[in-house]
Amino acid sequence: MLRSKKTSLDKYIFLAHLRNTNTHLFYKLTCDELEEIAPLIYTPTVGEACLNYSNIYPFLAPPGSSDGLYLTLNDLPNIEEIIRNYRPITGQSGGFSPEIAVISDGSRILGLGDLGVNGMGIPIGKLQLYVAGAGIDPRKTLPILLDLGTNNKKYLEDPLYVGLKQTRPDEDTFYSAVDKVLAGLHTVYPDLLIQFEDWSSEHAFGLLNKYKNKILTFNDDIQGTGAVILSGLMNAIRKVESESKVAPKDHRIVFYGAGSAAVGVATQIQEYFQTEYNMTEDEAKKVFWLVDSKGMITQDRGDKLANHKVYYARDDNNGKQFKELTDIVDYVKPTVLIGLSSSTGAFNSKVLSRLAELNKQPIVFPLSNPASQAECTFEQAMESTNNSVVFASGTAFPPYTDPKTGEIHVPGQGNNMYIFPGLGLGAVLAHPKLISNSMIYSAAKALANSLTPEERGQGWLYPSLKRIRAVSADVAAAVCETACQENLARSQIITNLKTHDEIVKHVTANMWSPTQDTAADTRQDVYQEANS
Ligand SMILES: NC(=O)C1=CN([C@@H]2O[C@H](COP(=O)(O)OP(=O)(O)OC[C@H]3O[C@@H](n4cnc5c(N)ncnc54)[C@H](OP(=O)(O)O)[C@@H]3O)[C@@H](O)[C@H]2O)C=CC1
Ligand SMILES: CC(=O)C(=O)O
Ligand SMILES: [Mg+2]
Repeated sequence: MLRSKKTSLDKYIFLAHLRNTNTHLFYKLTCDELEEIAPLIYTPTVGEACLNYSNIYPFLAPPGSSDGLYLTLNDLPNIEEIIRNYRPITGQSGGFSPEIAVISDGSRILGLGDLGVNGMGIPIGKLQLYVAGAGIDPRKTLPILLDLGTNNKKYLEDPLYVGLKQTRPDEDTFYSAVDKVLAGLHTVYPDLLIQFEDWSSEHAFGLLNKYKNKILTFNDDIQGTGAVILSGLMNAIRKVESESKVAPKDHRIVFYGAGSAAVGVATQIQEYFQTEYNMTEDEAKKVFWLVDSKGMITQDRGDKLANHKVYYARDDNNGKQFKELTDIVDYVKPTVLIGLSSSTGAFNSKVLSRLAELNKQPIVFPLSNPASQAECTFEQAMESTNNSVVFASGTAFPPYTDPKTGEIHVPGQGNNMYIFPGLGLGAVLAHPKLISNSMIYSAAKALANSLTPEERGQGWLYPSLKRIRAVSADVAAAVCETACQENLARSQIITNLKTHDEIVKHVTANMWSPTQDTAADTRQDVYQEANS
């Protein structure tokens, strides 16, 4: 049935309907065929679904119900009651006790900008990957869209737009609204892990700094992306060290894009250089050159830099300022080029071929999502570098067949979907007070070390998606072990486990599976109730 649907969006709608009517079958299919289904429930198709969310909304969930919790500014006076009353379609007849919530305000959905309430596809998509990738029980997931309005003119004028038709509020109203929502969530569900997803950068950093040491939370775009890209880069650095003799300390990394994702990734990589290669903070910081829409970020550029850009602003540019990427490449001579700019095609053939002149094996990660926003495709990267590129992208690109030799090259996918499911499962099981930087760092290392000898032999930077549950078990175990070492774990069961193998076994045994959960598909009665 799925394969008979002609367009990706039709497939997305079909899968949403299946999930809401026969959850076990949906997850059996998703777990068995994740490589085919991930691009439908997640990037790139989820981007298209979000752009059209208000139009397809009636076809996703049964009439009279919704597949996530929508909260608006108007709900704040009754927030606890509204949270308490919410029942998911994919819920059960009894109580609802979610373990993980993914919350967005729709202000920066993938690289597509402010989509307002239409961004709900993202929390829903992420939580499906928690289930498929790490075995979180689907009945314990809570997608939330905090509707604070939108500054997207198109949606404000669209009669079918399902969100609040007002522009976004001022900073005080914003932070106070988030405060009230988080307080409401914790009053009703005290142990809930809250993942922030796809918030505009300034707010993403503002909220992370405000809550990271107070509640069980993380920001996936800053920390999840930081961990997953560090992991791929560790393997890329090992590869070019052994094949091209580039010493790790000699890397120079240009970030094209300087938002939440880029700064999150730079922060993680910096920790790696300081921890593993004994570089000082100042030496490690100097590995990076960040570029935003105005050019290379320097202290003397003359504009007021956003807070999150200040730390990496260069002070060694001798007054020189650069706007064009080709000029920046000539000036920095980078060994690594990372794209987190949502700027389609920015890594053009001139940039890529120059990188190949400078490096035997240039490392190029065009990470923007969905594929329509990527800085280059795998094919372009291979052709412009004479196949020498070490590559990973945010959305999966198809394999490249060399026209001369017929050899097939498989690209890496550097997407936070390799990290957040395992990180979340580890946090649910170890039940720490908060998610620490060390937990994120150990998750990245666990992912980098999770490749099999065969995967490494093929030159891959990330493991096969087919093994995602085993990989998530490694990531979750690393998070649990770090939580114990830091005395943050509050689960007696986890703290009593002695060895790594015992922890991996425990983590694996606690993964929900659509075939082992033999209870009848309890969604049917809820579905019928909603229909009536
Ligand atoms: N692969 C993965 O797992 C992940 C991928 N992403 C993707 O990364 C992208 C960025 O996300 P995020 O950092 O949160 O978004 P932001 O909007 O915060 O950041 C985008 C950055 O790109 C810069 N930029 C925009 N246009 C250009 C241009 N023409 N030249 C140079 N820089 C430019 C912006 O500059 P300025 O600051 O001047 O506006 C800004 O610094 C998105 O596409 C997102 O989908 C995000 C998370 C995970
Ligand atoms: C993958 C992801 O989280 C993003 O593109 O925002
Ligand atoms: Mg995101």
